[in-house]
Amino acid sequence: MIEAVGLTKRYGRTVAVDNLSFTVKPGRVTGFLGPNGAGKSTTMRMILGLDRPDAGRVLIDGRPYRELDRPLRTVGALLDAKWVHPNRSARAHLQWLAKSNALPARRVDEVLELVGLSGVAGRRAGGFSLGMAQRLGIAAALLGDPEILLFDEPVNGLDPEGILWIRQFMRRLAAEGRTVFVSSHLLSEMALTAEDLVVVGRGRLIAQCSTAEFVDNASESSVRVRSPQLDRLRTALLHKGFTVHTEPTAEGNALVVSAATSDQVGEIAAAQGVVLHELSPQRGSLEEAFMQLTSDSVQYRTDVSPVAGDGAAQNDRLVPAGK
Ligand SMILES: Nc1ncnc2c1ncn2[C@@H]1O[C@H](COP(=O)(O)OP(=O)(O)OP(=O)(O)O)[C@@H](O)[C@H]1O
Repeated sequence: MIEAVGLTKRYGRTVAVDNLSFTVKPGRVTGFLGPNGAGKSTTMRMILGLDRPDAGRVLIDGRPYRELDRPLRTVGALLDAKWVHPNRSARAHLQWLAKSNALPARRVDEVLELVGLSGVAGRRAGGFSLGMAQRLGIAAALLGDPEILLFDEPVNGLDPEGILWIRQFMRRLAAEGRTVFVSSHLLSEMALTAEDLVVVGRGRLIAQCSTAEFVDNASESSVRVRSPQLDRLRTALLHKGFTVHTEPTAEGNALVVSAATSDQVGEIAAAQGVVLHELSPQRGSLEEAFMQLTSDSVQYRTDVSPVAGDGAAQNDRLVPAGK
């Protein structure tokens, strides 16, 4: 269990983490989501005692990291997969880590096996692909067989096979009862991997809930409906106060009814004797929910503005949000 209470970190005038409180429970994969610069890495560093909070505290099983008797047996972390001596073999890297942390040498071969690197254990880690380097980083995090695992953007830059492997591996670690806390800006990825979410923007907590709740609460549900009597249906829906727009489809026009349930639309159609060919609830995506909730919190956003001297040209530039 990880508990952050009023966690705050400033770098000069930048408030990287701002009065952040959340809880990460065991037996689940919890996603840590936020736009760039939202304070995810800073928070992870504070959990691991690598950065000191200016205010508040973060506890691991009730104690600050610095007070843990055997930290690597309690918490394992993958912060940067490239943190490895390039000329050392994967096995030598893990042996060095095990030795310097008083962990049993036999654990090295166990974790190499767990992450599927036994066959390349003698190869130079510097020659590893990103996917292999991530596996090595995960092996290092697992050396002390910890109950709590932190992964900072573990699928960044991986191919689909590598992403699938990490996703399944995290679920497996959580199914073993471990606490798995994983940061990502890949929302669709988190929708597939994480059961719970801690969502941050500009260092502040935006939401802490299950992934399903987050999508349900943050995104508006709508209903798509097709009918041979579309005009009659549209008139009836507008009369009832619904917002409706027309959407061309391969099968002809459909209506999309905002903030409605399929029950409501179906009953209005029945009352009018309108035949339906389709009545499908549309759930908002995690991406939509995320954009809606964090739109005020992104530190930088892309603004499209004309380039000086060329009125027709458009230029992407980064501007502070809210300007
Ligand atoms: N060592 C540092 N010195 C100064 N400012 C820092 C430092 N580390 C982080 N920051 C600033 O703190 C804020 C939060 O950064 P952080 O890296 O924690 O965010 P993040 O959510 O992990 O972002 P990203 O997804 O881009 O890695 C940013 O404004 C960043 O520029």
